[in-house]
Amino acid sequence: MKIFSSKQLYEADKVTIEKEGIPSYNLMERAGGYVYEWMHKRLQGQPVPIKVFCGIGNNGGDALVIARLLLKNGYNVDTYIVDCNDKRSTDFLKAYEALKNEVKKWPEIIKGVENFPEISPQDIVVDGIFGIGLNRCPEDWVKALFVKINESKAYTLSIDIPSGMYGDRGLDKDDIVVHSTFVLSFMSPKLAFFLPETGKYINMWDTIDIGLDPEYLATTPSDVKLISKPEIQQMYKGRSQYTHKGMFGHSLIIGGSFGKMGAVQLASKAALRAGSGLVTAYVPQIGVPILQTALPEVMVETDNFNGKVFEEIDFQTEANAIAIGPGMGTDEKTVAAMESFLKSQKAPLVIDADAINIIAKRPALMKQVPALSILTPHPGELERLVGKWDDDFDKLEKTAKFAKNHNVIIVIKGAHTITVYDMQLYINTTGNPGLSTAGTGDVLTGVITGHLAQGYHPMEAAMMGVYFHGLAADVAVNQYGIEGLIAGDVTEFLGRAVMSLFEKPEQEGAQAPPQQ
Ligand SMILES: NC(=O)C1=CN([C@@H]2O[C@H](COP(=O)(O)OP(=O)(O)OC[C@H]3O[C@@H](n4cnc5c(N)ncnc54)[C@H](O)[C@@H]3O)[C@@H](O)[C@H]2O)[C@@H](O)CC1
Ligand SMILES: [K+]
Repeated sequence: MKIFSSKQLYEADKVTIEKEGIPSYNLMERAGGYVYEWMHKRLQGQPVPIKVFCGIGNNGGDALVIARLLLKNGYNVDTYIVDCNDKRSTDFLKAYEALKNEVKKWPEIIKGVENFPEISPQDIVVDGIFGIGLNRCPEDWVKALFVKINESKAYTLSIDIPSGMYGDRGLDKDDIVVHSTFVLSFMSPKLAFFLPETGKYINMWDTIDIGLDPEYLATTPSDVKLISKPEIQQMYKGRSQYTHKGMFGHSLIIGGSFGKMGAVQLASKAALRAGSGLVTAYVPQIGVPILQTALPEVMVETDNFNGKVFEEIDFQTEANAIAIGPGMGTDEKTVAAMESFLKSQKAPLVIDADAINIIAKRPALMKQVPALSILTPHPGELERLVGKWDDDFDKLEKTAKFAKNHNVIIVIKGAHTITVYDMQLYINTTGNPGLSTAGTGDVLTGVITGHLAQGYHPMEAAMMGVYFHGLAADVAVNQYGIEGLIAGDVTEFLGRAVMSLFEKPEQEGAQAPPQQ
């Protein structure tokens, strides 16, 4: 699914109005009408108190349409105009007129803190104060209203985007955002929904199709895409009956040091469960009995030194995909071994953990990293690699430029893991907080490597690896719970995650939201 920028959404609006030859106000009626239907389907006429807060732009206009339709259909509604700006939009004024003409209960005007209504936890708040047109920090009294809404603990339905959040940029220090129970976003979710600093203000979201020009939407490229089941189904190759293990690649996992051999075990087993035909672990001598005991399916190679860490990386295995880093440590001898290893490599590698830290400390090493290698940093490792960032949007820009300059793929691990390549962002939709536990990064490295070994393009391997890793965790929490989940559980449910690609939705016609 494409994620459009605010600029593109305004353009889509314009194109639709021109092509259909309709007044722009029709789109507001459509948008408000669909939100009303969404609410009516769930509320079924219940007399629950609804407080609709409208700004003075088109987001406010949408909210006025919603308020009018709710009132006309007998709902218990109080409407408030948050009078934060003299420049009311033309369509807002039309929506205001329509409301005044059609219902008796007119909106109250809020000009400051003294006009705030009481909001109870039993109320439903419709948040239509600001949409994607917010372009500066709201005045203090408007922010005080946001705080009041947030402190009320009322169910809060935000229209298009939570008020106070910008569509295409991060928050400033003093910004305050409405905490949304649910966001109904027009046409496309916004990038801000998936970034840690802003996404935390959203509980759930869904999109509403307001019928913008299909041709514009289909032909306009977007730099940001959401990766969910349909995208993964398209990449998945499956297997024919006449296959043997040699057809599914050989993964080599290089890593481990004294006390951290588990990282290699986790990655190696995950590569097998991801479908790699063969897996070899390359570990320091001390790790050989550990690996051979723990994982009978995995072959083991080691260096010629009797050490607790690597002193050289030199192997016989003819691997189709190589991962380096899990549990490897950053001992000087290991650093030297990794430097000469990198020089000898031409095919894309999977680079994780300590291997990233080693590169971050010696930026010149990036020149030795083969094109299309996949780097999988967590936030701390990413910062060591690309430098400090001001906010999440700045982080994405810095990462995208770094990836472009070095022709590599970067997987930014987090609540919504984002795969970055060639200035494009691919946002994953699976996973849960249970993944915040030791070793899940090693499992991810294994899953990506397992896909790379099977012949998937590095971009596909990265996206499929991230998707299945998150999905396996989603299945696993049903058994172990969020806190109880450990990294090895994710590996055990990888097969189940792949199988779910072929499951039909439970209810005919029901569409699971891409993310909740
Ligand atoms: N194609 C679409 O996506 C459609 C979008 N519509 C709605 O239109 C919205 C965008 O409307 P607008 O562009 O009017 O923007 P907003 O409704 O977000 O309103 C912002 C208005 O307030 C002003 N403003 C910005 N920051 C301010 C601040 N801090 N304090 C006071 N005033 C401030 C802006 O100049 C603008 O006029 C969308 O979010 C959506 O709700 C719908 O009406 C119809 C179709
Ligand atoms: K809003």
